Amino acid sequence: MRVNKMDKYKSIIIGSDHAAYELKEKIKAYLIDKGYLVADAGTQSEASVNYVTYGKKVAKAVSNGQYLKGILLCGTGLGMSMVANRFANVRAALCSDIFSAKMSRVHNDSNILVIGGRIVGDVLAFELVQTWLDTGFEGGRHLERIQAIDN
Ligand SMILES: O=C(CO)[C@H](O)[C@H](O)[C@H](O)COP(=O)(O)O
Repeated sequence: MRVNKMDKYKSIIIGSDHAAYELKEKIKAYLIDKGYLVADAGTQSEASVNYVTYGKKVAKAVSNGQYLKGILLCGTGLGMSMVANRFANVRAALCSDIFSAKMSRVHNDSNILVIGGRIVGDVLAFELVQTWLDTGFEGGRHLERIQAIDN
């Protein structure tokens, strides 16, 4: 799962548990179609697994700077959010509406988007992903605030 510098900005790591495996596969295909290099941290089937395993893999890769952005999915998105936000430098945002997805980038510089596969339908999921990827961080007063999270 190593990426060179040039590819880094168009690379993303994605992971899910069994509850959102199908949606993960659809989002992966969507991203590849848009020209992204997608690293799949698993899971690879609908067989029951522990979301913590996959949440940790993605969060670790974002935390250590190997990937700038990640996407995590589970049934509700709650478990994945709890896991990911334990990692330094990770700002994981659980979103099920477009405004939150947008503001999680503008004000929070979120670097992991979390989606609940048992909550959000395919079309909304694609829109959440696209909005999140297309939106930049505003910086300014928000920079000091996000820095205070890790300090
Ligand atoms: O957030 C979660 C865990 O806290 C997720 O929704 C999981 O996908 C969910 O708990 C899995 O449930 P299952 O009954 O084992 O399929």
